[in-house]
Amino acid sequence: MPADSSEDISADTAPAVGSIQGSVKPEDIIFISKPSQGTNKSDTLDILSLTEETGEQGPAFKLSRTPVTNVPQLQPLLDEFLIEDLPQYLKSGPSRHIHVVVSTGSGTGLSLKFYNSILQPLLESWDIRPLGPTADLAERSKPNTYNLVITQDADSVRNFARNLGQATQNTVQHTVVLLSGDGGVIEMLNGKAPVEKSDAEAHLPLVAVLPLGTGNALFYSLHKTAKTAAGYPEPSGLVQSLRTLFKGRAASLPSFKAEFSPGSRIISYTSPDEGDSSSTAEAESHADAVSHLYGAIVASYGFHSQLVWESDTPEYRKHGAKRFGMVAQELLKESHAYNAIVELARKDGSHRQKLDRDRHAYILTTMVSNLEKTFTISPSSKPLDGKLRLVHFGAVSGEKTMEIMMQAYGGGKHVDMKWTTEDGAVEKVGYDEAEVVRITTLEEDARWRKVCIDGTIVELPQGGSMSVKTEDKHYLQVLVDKSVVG
Ligand SMILES: Nc1ncnc2c1ncn2[C@@H]1O[C@H](COP(=O)(O)OP(=O)(O)OP(=O)(O)O)[C@@H](O)[C@H]1O
Repeated sequence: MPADSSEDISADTAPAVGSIQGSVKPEDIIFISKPSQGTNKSDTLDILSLTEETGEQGPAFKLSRTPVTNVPQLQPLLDEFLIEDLPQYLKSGPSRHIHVVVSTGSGTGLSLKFYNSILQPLLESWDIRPLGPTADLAERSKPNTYNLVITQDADSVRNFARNLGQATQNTVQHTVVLLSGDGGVIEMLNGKAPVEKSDAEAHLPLVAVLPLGTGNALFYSLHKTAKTAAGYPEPSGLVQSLRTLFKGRAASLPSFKAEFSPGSRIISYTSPDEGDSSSTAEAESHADAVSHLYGAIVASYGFHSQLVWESDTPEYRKHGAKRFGMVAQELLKESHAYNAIVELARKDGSHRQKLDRDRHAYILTTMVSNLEKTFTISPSSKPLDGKLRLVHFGAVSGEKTMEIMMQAYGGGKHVDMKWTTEDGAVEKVGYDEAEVVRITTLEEDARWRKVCIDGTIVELPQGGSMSVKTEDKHYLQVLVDKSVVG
């Protein structure tokens, strides 16, 4: 039963009698709960809802608590949204610690605002409060608490993930509420993956994603088939994520391993020092040797990886999601034909196949259906199916690449596209399932040797390769809507 509503929650004072029509839209409802402590009106319930508006100062979030009288007409809403008690995975104690990680660098920087105005008061309505930064393990084991992590730099999430199992020697289960885009999940996956000890599925960290990044591919793909039993209108991603947080199901997250040939390096841009006297100082790129990475979304080469890399400069990032369109226009003018060998196989080596061309525009392996909410790159991928699929096409004009991409925005129709070239050959978008995909670059210029693994860019050496394989083991659990796991 939730405690007294926080002052941050705007509350309607008079209970709506009989009907909530006009006061709360079903698509905005997060949950319905029993009355606040101190209220003994057994026929009253609280509806907690989220509305999002875009004002002059950017997006604004509003959390509302609407008291309603419990009458029979309310039953369909109660069937869907009533929560009698907090789920076990949100109850801290000696055997479970709860963490809330606010990734301040994600998306357009709204995570902290969302935490302060929505998540913190929602948790407080259940009497759950954040611990101070100096809290020790004993305090994390107390009921009604959570460890709050606000990221300070690009290594914060990965360091948090590394420390997670070590401090408690896997005697404690962890629930991690991540206010971030895909990057936060992947940093958890790679921070966790090398630790082999905790291979019991039930002891894997459980991650709940609140989609506050740019693309949020994993969240939207995992919730693509989520639906309410009563057929209410589709909620926003953030409302859906809060419903999942309070009434979700844990599922093992399928992943893949991308292995790179020696000489491969992770590269990233960093801003020049703030104090740099030269106003024209360029962003620098930094490189670290890498042998492998785990991913759960995408491993690509060609137009996709180039777009992610060339739009990730500090200068372009200022433009938010528009940066992709800006860089895409430039890249499509060049229409580079990537010189590479692409091979597919099963893990036992059977069904080996080599793509019948050495010039490519687009090579993308994926485990998810969507790279953004409305960009369906792999329409056959189902949430949690663990299948690796390859979308690919050969060297085409910039206009043709654009046409193919627009069909992906049209629900994933690009995978049925066929066309005839000027010399009469029939070309198509290839769409194949495979357990192993190996890409060997034949490019000389380093600009064209960048691959992308869930947003991280790796530069392959000349003649270098990336081998992507489905991973049998699981490293994380993820919270999904109850309708996704049946
Ligand atoms: N305070 C910070 N300073 C620097 N980097 C940060 C900070 N907080 C988070 N980051 C980094 O910013 C990146 C944000 O990536 P994330 O994927 O969450 O958002 P996004 O790229 O906008 O969304 P998506 O990947 O869904 O398109 C992560 O790599 C994270 O480690």
